[in-house]
Amino acid sequence: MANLELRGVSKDFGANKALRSLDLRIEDGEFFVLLGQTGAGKTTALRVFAGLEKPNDGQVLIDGEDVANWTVAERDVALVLQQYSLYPRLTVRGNLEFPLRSKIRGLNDAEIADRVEKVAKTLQITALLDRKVERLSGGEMQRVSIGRAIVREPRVFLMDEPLSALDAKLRETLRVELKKLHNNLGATFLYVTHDQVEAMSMGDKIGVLNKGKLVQVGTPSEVYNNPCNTFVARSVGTPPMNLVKGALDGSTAVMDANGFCLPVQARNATEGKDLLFGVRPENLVIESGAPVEAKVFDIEDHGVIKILTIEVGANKLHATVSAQMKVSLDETVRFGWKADKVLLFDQATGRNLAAS
Ligand SMILES: Nc1ncnc2c1ncn2[C@@H]1O[C@H](COP(=O)(O)OP(=O)(O)OP(=O)(O)O)[C@@H](O)[C@H]1O
Repeated sequence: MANLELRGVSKDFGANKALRSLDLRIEDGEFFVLLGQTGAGKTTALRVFAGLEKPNDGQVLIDGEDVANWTVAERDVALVLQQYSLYPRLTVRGNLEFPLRSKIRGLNDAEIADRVEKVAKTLQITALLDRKVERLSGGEMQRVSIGRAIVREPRVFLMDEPLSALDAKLRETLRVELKKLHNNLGATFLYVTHDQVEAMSMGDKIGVLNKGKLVQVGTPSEVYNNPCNTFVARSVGTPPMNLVKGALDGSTAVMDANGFCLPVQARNATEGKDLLFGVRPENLVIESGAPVEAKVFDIEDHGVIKILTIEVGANKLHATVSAQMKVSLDETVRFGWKADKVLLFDQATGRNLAAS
């Protein structure tokens, strides 16, 4: 087990700045998810920790030690990638044994067999041990890839979108399994993904990365409920936070042209500033006595909930409602919002005005 740290790490590929003076700290035993869009620098950050990429600037520390001169092997980290890096002609057992056969490890056959059995049991692949890898399904292969990482008992797991090639159902199953695995092993996990559902459901902490810089670090609920800016507000949550342009008049939000007025609990906001009012879809309230009229533009039925898109003036807003609610397209409805759940962002900078 180990903690990981990047201090002021920059990595350029020619004119392309993949990481820009990135500071990142991952505590011992933490499941840390680095969330970012394509090209944000996630894989580069992972490869820098693994020793596969040399930073142009800054320090990489494992357990407080600068590892600049450590080889990949000395860093004792395991990489799990989106593409399964398995030997197709070998059996599952052969693949799991492979990393343990290295002379440096000095393990005898009985010890190797014992480790392989244990890992197979953890990942529920015992029945597959003697099957050739080329005969496995995608989900089974990814389990074996994870197994090959675990069997080495590394200090750190670095996972690069390991579930993204799998179908939705399998992704969900393996999400739960990976979390359980993390709890059982107590190892440090750095998991990178562009999938905010994965980030929210798996991470002890989420770091939101944008253009090689960390925008916010927090628990899933901190990042969801109090995004530090509109970039994070848009990156986390499905559907994303509603963001509506307007200004404050006392404790009333007055929306731009063709908009509406609703109360807010204003704290640090400056009167007269151009604002964005941010409200999550579950904090819009659709009921007959509500103050503002809107038209139903779209309805998505998700079984337990419905997601409505409602149109008011020039704005389209998302609202999450109960599946039991009777509502039809083009219907006129009335809505309000939970005044204490509205966030205020500076329109010019995108900054959350309540965040310090
Ligand atoms: N070997 C390389 N040579 C040139 N440019 C690279 C190289 N590796 C990464 N880059 C560039 O660095 C930036 C960050 O890439 P990186 O792969 O780290 O992003 P990412 O967040 O992992 O994206 P994705 O989700 O698409 O994998 C991108 O603009 C990418 O094109």
